[in-house]
Amino acid sequence: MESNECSSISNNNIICSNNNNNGLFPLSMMNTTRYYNDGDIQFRPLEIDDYDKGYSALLCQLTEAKFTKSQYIERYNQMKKELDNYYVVVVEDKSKSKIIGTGTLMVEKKFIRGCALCGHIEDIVVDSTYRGKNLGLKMIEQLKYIGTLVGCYKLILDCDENNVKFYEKCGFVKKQAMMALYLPPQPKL
Ligand SMILES: CC(=O)SCCNC(=O)CCNC(=O)[C@H](O)C(C)(C)COP(=O)(O)OP(=O)(O)OC[C@H]1O[C@@H](n2cnc3c(N)ncnc32)[C@H](O)[C@@H]1OP(=O)(O)O
Repeated sequence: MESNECSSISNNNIICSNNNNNGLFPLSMMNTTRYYNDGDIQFRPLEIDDYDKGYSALLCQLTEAKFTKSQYIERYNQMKKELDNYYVVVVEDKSKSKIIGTGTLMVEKKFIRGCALCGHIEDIVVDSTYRGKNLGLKMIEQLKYIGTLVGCYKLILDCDENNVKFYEKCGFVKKQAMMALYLPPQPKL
């Protein structure tokens, strides 16, 4: 399939291949992985220039997420060394050069179940002015698609009670309980 040639998948969503190798995505998967693309609204891997397109501000709509451009570049380059572990997808409104959505698939390598891969869905957020347009749903579909390509046997996530219905609409079911322990900050090694 040529770059940007579209093909339909379930629910009539349109996805396009993306062979831009500047993004946070393994080169080996670049030419075969397809992304939702609807006019100016484009899904793609996170790129190093996305800090300037409002990536930090978008994450601040999810939680405390203020970081400088140099912190962003340092973390981006760390992730780039572990391309099999991190699949950070963003949605850009090309008409505004603005990042309006993001979501991450983190792939955990396990010993159990025949050294299986477990996918963790993390840091899903859609800009408040773009909510209710199925972009969150499409982001989860995109991550499910990548998780399937990578070979994850399941996808799991933690969320607030008020987002349970959203994830149920995305096909997830409630299981067990979420627990957390926050550790005291330590000086950097
Ligand atoms: C693992 C994690 O990262 S959990 C963190 C989740 N992120 C946040 O809480 C950040 C703030 N919230 C957001 O960014 C967004 O509201 C999201 C990501 C939760 C949803 O994104 P949206 O683009 O608005 O959702 P989308 O339009 O795709 O909704 C799909 C369906 O779910 C429904 N839905 C969306 N959010 C909710 C909700 N909180 N409660 C109930 N239903 C919901 C929609 O009504 C829609 O239903 P429909 O198909 O019957 O019309």
